Amino acid sequence: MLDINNLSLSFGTQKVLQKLTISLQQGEIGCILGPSGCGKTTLLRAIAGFKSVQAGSISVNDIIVSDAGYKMPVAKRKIGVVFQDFALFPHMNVLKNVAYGLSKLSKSEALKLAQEAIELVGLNDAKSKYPHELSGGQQQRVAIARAIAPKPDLLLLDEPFSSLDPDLRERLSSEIRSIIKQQNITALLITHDQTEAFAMADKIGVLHHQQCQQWGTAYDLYHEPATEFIADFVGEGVFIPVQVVAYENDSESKIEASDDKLLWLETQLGRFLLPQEYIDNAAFKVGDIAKMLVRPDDLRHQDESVLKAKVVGRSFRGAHILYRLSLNQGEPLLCLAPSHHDHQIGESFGIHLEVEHVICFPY
Ligand SMILES: Nc1ncnc2c1ncn2[C@@H]1O[C@H](COP(=O)(O)OP(=O)(O)OP(=O)(O)O)[C@@H](O)[C@H]1O
Repeated sequence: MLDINNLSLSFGTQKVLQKLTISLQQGEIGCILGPSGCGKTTLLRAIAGFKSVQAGSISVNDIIVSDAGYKMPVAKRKIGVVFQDFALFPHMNVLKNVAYGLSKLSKSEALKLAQEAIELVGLNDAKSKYPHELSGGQQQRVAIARAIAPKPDLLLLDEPFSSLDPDLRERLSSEIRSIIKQQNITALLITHDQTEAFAMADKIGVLHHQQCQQWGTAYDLYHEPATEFIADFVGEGVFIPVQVVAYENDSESKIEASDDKLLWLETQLGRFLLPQEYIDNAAFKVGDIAKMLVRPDDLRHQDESVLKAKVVGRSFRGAHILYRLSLNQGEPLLCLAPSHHDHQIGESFGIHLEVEHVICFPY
């Protein structure tokens, strides 16, 4: 439905994005995530038609809307945009704000579509109110109703919840996701808030160093990050050094991979025997030292473990406590433990690394 192919965007000699390729099926919600200045807004503006393209193409429903030699006018694109700052007209009530983009239709048709969109976002009782009479969340609902009222082919949302408080942001984002899904709208959202990306998106792309470093599900990004930057940027975790100490072909191994090469990985948390295929993203040879990603949920609290680590920091999160642990003076580790395992700073407890698959990067 949305196909972006080998897209490059720049301002004069400053390259912002290069060879970006992502796509969305009808009804999918995509999210572009990345640090400040990585080119999220520029990408959104190029899709909406406000920015020309230096190479590659953008297609919507198999029709090229932008390439290096062509830019379809914004008004012809059938793309709805929701901006960060709501951009509502202060002198118009909710109904008029929502109907504003429908002026090409007959008055009765415009009214019908505006009413439908207002109902969809749950503002039926507020349609005669003016923006200053609405809360931040309500104003953002108006902005969304206005963008979806013309039934666009594609909806673009530019950090739509960033000015709302965290509680409201979470509620509204999951509600807006339901509306988008229920209407089978294809949408692309940009944010620098990964919780929002995880809650909203079917597919997430992470921009860094002018590239989309990975385009996949939240699960892929968290558990199978393609680059060290994504491993670090998405979710929490630490890198610990590992050394590949031997290859073995051990058919007695509990790991059912007797045809595959096995690797011994030596770490500060013990020695692990793993089939090479479990090391998702790198090829290592004996003697190599690598960085292994350890997520807080990979490290289990285990009383009987002989491996004890000392609590150097803790953050209570309700159901869980996130511990910062020190082990043998090495780099601090993170461990997410159920909060009934309540340890204070300075105490020690047993830990065990659950190794299912391993993400390693070269040093
Ligand atoms: N109109 C412009 N003219 C020149 N350079 C620009 C223009 N707009 C953006 N840039 C530059 O392009 C780069 C990408 O900016 P962009 O606003 O797309 O980043 P972003 O990821 O949306 O950042 P943020 O999260 O801070 O909003 C930045 O280096 C910015 O300075």
